[in-house]
Amino acid sequence: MTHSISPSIAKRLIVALDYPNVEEARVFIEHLQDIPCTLKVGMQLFYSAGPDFIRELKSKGYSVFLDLKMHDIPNTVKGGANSITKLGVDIFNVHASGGVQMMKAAVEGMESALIADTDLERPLLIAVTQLTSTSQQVMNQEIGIQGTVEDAVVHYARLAQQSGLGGVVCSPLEVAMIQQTCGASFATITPGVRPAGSDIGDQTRILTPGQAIAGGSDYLVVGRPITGANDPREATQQIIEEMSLHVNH
Ligand SMILES: O=C(O)c1cc(=O)[nH]c(=O)n1[C@@H]1O[C@H](COP(=O)(O)O)[C@@H](O)[C@H]1O
Repeated sequence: MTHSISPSIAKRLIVALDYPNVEEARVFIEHLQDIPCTLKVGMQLFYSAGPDFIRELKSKGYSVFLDLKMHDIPNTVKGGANSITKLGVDIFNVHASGGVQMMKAAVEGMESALIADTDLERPLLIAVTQLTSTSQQVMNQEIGIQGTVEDAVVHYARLAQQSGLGGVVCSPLEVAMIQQTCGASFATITPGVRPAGSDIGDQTRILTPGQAIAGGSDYLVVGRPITGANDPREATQQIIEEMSLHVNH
């Protein structure tokens, strides 16, 4: 099948490189040649591959989301954000449940790296709200947070905005409520995306790529539906095509 790819839409697809080592990640990236999507390196790959692999992806021209979901005392997160910013990543994250002081410390760490090296581009610093694998029942009965998931997510989004962050990670189901509360320029990055008929796995709060982009998600994060596909390139192209058909902005 032939596909025409819009670079601006492709960039809004973040492919999760959830691989155990650099070798497997490199083999996978070969499938994506000339597709200008964003790549996400999470803890599995980063703890094995380290910062050099981030530099390698940047030297190949990719936009990179370093997903280490920092959650620690403010001083430690400040240092972590400083080191991550120096790597030149485009997006990185902390957990909103760390609170305002912690998130402000992340901003400070990022800012001081940007002041020290004016060649660095300002990354988009975002906060994870409620993980997209968490159901209403688990949040209420196991984690012990009362109320609806939507209310908890919007509360975290408010805290992130108040702390000076640029957006949040949430389910595409919560994007409209976040935009109403925080405004359309506050970025929403949404995992919990499943093409119709694909395996849900451990995700619980999901929508299809078309529904997610139509609902206003700024970026869609997709891992296993692409990395586990028989033809990862075709799976990537199909998702970008579905996004192109439903995009509003
Ligand atoms: O921060 C994230 O990227 C993230 C937050 C969240 O709430 N849910 C979530 O699934 N993710 C990440 O998004 C990716 C989703 O992968 P798949 O479920 O395989 O599509 C994984 O790499 C997760 O670590």
